[in-house]
Amino acid sequence: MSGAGAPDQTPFDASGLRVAVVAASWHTEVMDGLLAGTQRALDAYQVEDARIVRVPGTFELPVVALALARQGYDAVVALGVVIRGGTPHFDFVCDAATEGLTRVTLDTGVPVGFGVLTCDNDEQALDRAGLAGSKEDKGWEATTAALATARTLAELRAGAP
Ligand SMILES: Nc1c(NC[C@H](O)[C@H](O)[C@H](O)CO)[nH]c(=O)[nH]c1=O
Ligand SMILES: CC(=O)[C@@H](O)COP(=O)(O)O
Repeated sequence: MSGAGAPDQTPFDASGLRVAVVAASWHTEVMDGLLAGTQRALDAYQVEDARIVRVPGTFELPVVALALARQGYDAVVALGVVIRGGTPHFDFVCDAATEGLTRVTLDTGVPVGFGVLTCDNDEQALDRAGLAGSKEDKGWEATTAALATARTLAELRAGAP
């Protein structure tokens, strides 16, 4: 299940991949939706032993994603929910997480599934997390993208054309 425009990734046997999930803890109901979508994807791709690590907030995602990538995981999925308030704080948290996770993936060569919701209100967040009857599922999207990229990188390292 994917959002508007997202590619439908066809599940493959990813049981040989070491996968870690780092998940923030703000907005628990929405986070539970993201984690459920992530678990649906892990199940579809036959990943049975994914490690799940929790952090306080989205700002803390990059530092733990970096540690996981350095520990040898083939793919890391980063999940967070940021909902705009009344100050520019939203922008700083979102920018820091985006830049930080980008640095992690480029510096380590480990795919990081970007499952960070950056929403103007609760309704958008619930929808993007696949809740309230939504067809969106950012947890599925982030996880499948990370797994597919990890497979592609493994094929390239093996000399695939
Ligand atoms: N407002 C949200 C935050 N803010 C907290 C930061 O992520 C961080 O934990 C804090 O600044 C301490 O370093 N985090 C979210 O994940 N979502 C929000 O809406
Ligand atoms: C995105 C946030 O950090 C948010 O909770 C901040 O709300 P506010 O800007 O009203 O302090």
